[in-house]
Parts: sequence; C-alpha cells; structure tokens
Amino acid sequence: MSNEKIIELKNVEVTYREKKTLFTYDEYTALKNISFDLYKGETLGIIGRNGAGKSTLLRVLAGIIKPDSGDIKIHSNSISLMALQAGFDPNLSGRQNTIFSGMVLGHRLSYIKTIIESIKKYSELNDFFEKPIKNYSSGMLARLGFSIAMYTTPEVLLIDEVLGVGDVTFAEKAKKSIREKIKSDTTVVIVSHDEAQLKQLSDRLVCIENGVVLFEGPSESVYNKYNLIMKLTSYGLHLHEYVNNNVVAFKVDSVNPSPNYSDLNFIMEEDISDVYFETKSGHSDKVIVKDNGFWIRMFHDDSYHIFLQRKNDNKESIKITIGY
Ligand SMILES: Nc1ncnc2c1ncn2[C@@H]1O[C@H](COP(=O)(O)OP(=O)(O)OP(=O)(O)O)[C@@H](O)[C@H]1O
Repeated sequence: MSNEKIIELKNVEVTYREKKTLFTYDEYTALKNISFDLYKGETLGIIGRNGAGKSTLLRVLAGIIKPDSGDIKIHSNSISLMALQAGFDPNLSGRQNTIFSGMVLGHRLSYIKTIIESIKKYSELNDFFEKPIKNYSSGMLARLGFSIAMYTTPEVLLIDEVLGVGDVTFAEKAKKSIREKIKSDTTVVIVSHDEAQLKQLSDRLVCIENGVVLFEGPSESVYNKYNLIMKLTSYGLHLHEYVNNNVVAFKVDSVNPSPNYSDLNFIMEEDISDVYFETKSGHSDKVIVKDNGFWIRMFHDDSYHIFLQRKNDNKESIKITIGY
C-alpha cells in the first residue's frame, strides 16, 4: 500500500428517487456524508448489515452513480466493478460481453483476443460462453464477471458479494485468485457478508450503517466494533453513538438478557483504567474494571452513555451511547 490516493470521497451523499405519481417521488438517502480515501495498492473491506449502503458505495466508487452532493475524485481510468449482473448486456453472449467489458476497461480488441480463451477456460462456462447470458444462472454470471476481472487486470477492483459464487471448487479458485490480486499492485475493495474472511483479506475496514461511516480503521478493531453492534442489536439494544479516535477495539463477550434489563460483558483490547456511565434518566456510577473487561447492567427503559478512560491517557475518553 502506498500513500498515493486513488479515490477520494468527501461528504458524499446519494439519494434514490422513484417516481410515485406524475409530480411526486419517493426518496431514500442511501449514503450520507461519506468521507474516506482509497490508497493505491490497499485492500479495503466494507462491512455493514443488509441495506446499509455497501453496494451503493461501490457503485459510487466505480463512477456508475454520481453523488447528489459532496465530492468524488477518481485518479484512475481502469476501475472494474465485479458484481452479480453488473454492466452486462443480457442479449449478448459470454464471449461478446467479455469483449465489451474489456474495451470498457480500455483494452484493445487485439489484446482481448489474446486473453479471451483463458477467460473462457477459467470461467468453466464451456459451451455456455457462446450463449446469450440471459440464459445464465446467477452463479454462471458471477463466474463470467469474475473471470473477466481476473484477466483484464483493472487498476482498481471492486468486488460485491461474489467471493462465494459458484460451486465449492470455483469459490476456492476465486478466493485464491483474489489473494494473488491482493498481493499484486491492484487496489481492491471488497463487500462481503463473510466477515471473518473480509477481516483476513483486508488491510483496513470501513463499517457502514444506515448510509453513514460508523467506524473506519485497522481490520481487527473495526471488526470487533461491528460485532459489538451485531450482538447488541440481536438483543434489541441499539448503539446510538460511538466517539473515539479509531484504534480502540472492544467486543461484547456475553449478554444475559432478562425482560427488564441486559447484563453486558465488555472485553477491551487495550488497557483501560476507568469506566463510568450516565443514563438518560440521570443515574450515574463507576464500573469496576477487571482484566480489561467489565460488566454493566442496562435497564431497558433507559439509554446509557458509557465513558472509557484509557490507562496512560488522561485526556482522552471513549464514549459509547447504547440503549433501547
Ligand atoms: N435503485 C434503488 N432505488 C431505490 N432504493 C434503492 C435502490 N438501490 C438500493 N436502494 C436502497 O438503498 C439502501 C442501500 O442499498 P444497498 O444495496 O447499497 O445496500 P447493501 O448494504 O449493499 O445491502 P445488502 O447487504 O443487502 O446487499 C437500501 O435501503 C435499498 O433498499
């Protein structure tokens, strides 16, 4: 990874508009105030639950969607979005779509002709490669998209949920190829629900929730915070706010819910000296920290501001706000 920025996003906002009646529209803001930079050669993972805005973000990075407001600077003319059914013409064959995709990526026809048989072989589509892709299954489409991206070597490869495509053998082959791309100069952005694998492959993770970047930073740290949200929400609790400086990781180790309260056990990755909380209803107290973990009892009719104080750092406290 270098210090050279390949894509820069500043306060990007995207709103989908669907016509309702002649004069009215349904609007949905899928991305709000998104700012981050993508660096040359890095592998960035994007995590977030269903509907968080991940695919929309990839489409913005690919230049397919223009932001409604904010700024995007793309310093590359070779970006490939690998997604199920991205940018293919359903009436053209696999071969014709391959040629078309290659040309969109800036390759000459003579060059595409030298790699097209390798793409066909890699895709394992055999005779289907010559047939219109409208007859393909979603796994076959993904295999075609994947194979094209592997051989046309874009400078930036955006991968949307296609790591586990096809049968087990193809999926394994695909993962191996991705690892090779990651080792090369290619800049890779991956969206996947296989979070453990995402953590393994990525240098950095961005976690989005409801269209905003919630956390961004080293994979392990972001992954742990994301797990925290998942765990809290699976028990009906909401994480309202999280304020820190990006490097602290913590997870909820166990939760014992009762009808009136949840006992939450937080485990911290680094040295904390103090924890105290305040509730919306005005209750506040100190919490005992032991082996970098602490329990907190959260009553369901309140929400909690939890302040974590790091050891050797008197100035900075981390604040999380959780509640129903
Ligand atoms: N073309 C569209 N028109 C209207 N709303 C859309 C459109 N595409 C996406 N959305 C909405 O925007 C939000 C973000 O969608 P997006 O596909 O980016 O989420 P995602 O994080 O990729 O989800 P998933 O993990 O389920 O694929 C969702 O609420 C979705 O319903």
